[in-house]
Amino acid sequence: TRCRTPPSLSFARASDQGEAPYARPPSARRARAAVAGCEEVGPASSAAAAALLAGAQSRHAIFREELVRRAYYAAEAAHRGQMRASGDPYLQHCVETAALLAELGAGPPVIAAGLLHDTVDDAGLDYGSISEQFGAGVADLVKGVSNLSHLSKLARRNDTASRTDEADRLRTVFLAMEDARAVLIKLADRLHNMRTLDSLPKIKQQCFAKETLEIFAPLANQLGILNWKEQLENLCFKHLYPEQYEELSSNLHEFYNRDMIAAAIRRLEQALQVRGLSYRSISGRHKSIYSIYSKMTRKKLDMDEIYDVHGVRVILENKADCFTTLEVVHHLWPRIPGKFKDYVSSPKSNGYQSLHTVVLSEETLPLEIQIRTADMHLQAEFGIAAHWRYKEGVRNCSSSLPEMVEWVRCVVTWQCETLHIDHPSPPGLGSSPRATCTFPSVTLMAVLSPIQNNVTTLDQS
Ligand SMILES: Nc1nc2c(ncn2[C@@H]2O[C@H](COP(=O)(O)OP(=O)(O)OP(=O)(O)O)[C@@H](O)[C@H]2O)c(=O)[nH]1
Ligand SMILES: Nc1ncnc2c1ncn2[C@@H]1O[C@H](COP(=O)(O)OP(=O)(O)OP(=O)(O)O)[C@@H](O)[C@H]1O
Repeated sequence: TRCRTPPSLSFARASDQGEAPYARPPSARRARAAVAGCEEVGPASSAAAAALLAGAQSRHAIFREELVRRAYYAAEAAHRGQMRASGDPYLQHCVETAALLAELGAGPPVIAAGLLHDTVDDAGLDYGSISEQFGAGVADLVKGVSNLSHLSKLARRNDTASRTDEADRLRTVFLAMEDARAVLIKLADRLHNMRTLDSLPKIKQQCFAKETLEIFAPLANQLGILNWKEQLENLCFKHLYPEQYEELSSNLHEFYNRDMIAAAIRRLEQALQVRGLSYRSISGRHKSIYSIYSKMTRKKLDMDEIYDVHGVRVILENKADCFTTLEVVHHLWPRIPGKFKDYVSSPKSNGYQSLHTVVLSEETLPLEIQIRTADMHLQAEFGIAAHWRYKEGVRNCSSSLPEMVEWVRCVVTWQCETLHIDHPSPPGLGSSPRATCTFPSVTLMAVLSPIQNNVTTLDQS
């Protein structure tokens, strides 16, 4: 399954140099040498290059793959002599970008493209030579990342359109890319650049943080990579509002309890077993510092008025089980008055359904518990009530359900490809191998199996 291709994405060369500055561009001769003799490393840098690769290999076995090693040495030759603003070798950025992709479980072509992602824009390699050496698949990915960099650079220069419209437009174009794995590489590149933003001048820090908050964090959210979305947002928050960040971080100590979620989940699991209730899943999360800050600002609340710093979600088979689970929850912990919401009997206007309650945990901290069926969860993640729409207050909600389903399929397909797992076909549309997905996206993990059971129903509606 391929996503739609936008009409105007064929730039010959692109550059996003502001994001990842380097000291000295390499000569064309060195660039050609990079692909011609990938493993030939000059004596001065060979030890350092081998050490950097060995470090990556000890963190992620995929760096031992032949394609990845070759890509590493090609990137090493192409970026030799280039330094980051921090004084680190440029190659380190390429390795860290690839390592982020490895953490997601990406395969060798994506890791190789991650290593080579800046060689076209910043080191003079061309599509043809990368394709010759690493195959068209890797070259297409590198070109895709380059196109995305070019697009965001154009958007940065465009002062005429409103920033919000521009960000919306850009995200749409990004998501319409032929291969969404290029978007993934661009996100990894941005995440590492955001992690190392301290070395840039203040004005640039703010500029990139703003752009990241407007474009890249929502993009990670839309792709269901919650962990990256939160990291990006927290880093942006730190750079854009340093005082508020410091103040909130120090206040949070009082409200944060790292072990609380796991303990609550264990307790709830036991109680549900005793009651003989089977559930699909129980998950939990600590609200991120940026999400807390946004909620406080949006709703004009103090820190102690945020009741969902710690949250647990139970997904069950049917409505009746949801109400029984609510009883179990209220038996286990004292409820906080006025915090129960029954969006099951009275769904929100966008169709969102769930039972919400806030209880007082053993640690005497508020704990929000959401209870819903798998159908309700699918709607809450991918339907009109989708969490990313809810969070971003998406203005244009005209997307029809079949379009959403197509989009979900597309995302699931490329994520599964990335992970080398079978694509979970919906019932009635071919065989349906059950995928065991280790992708760290909460969304994808929770949604993969409901998709198998629900896509046909959604298609028909
Ligand atoms: N996906 C999705 N989630 C929602 C939606 N509305 C609420 N939620 C979830 O439910 C949580 C609580 O929402 P509400 O019970 O409406 O409470 P609230 O008005 O946000 O205020 P608090 O009780 O202070 O959290 C949110 O933090 C979301 O996680 C929705 O439309 N879509
Ligand atoms: N009680 C909960 N249990 C488990 N996961 C939750 C819970 N509440 C929200 N989540 C999930 O946590 C992720 C981060 O959500 P986040 O804290 O930013 O916003 P939110 O709590 O859903 O909304 P808001 O900030 O408006 O209250 C989302 O994937 C969301 O679905």
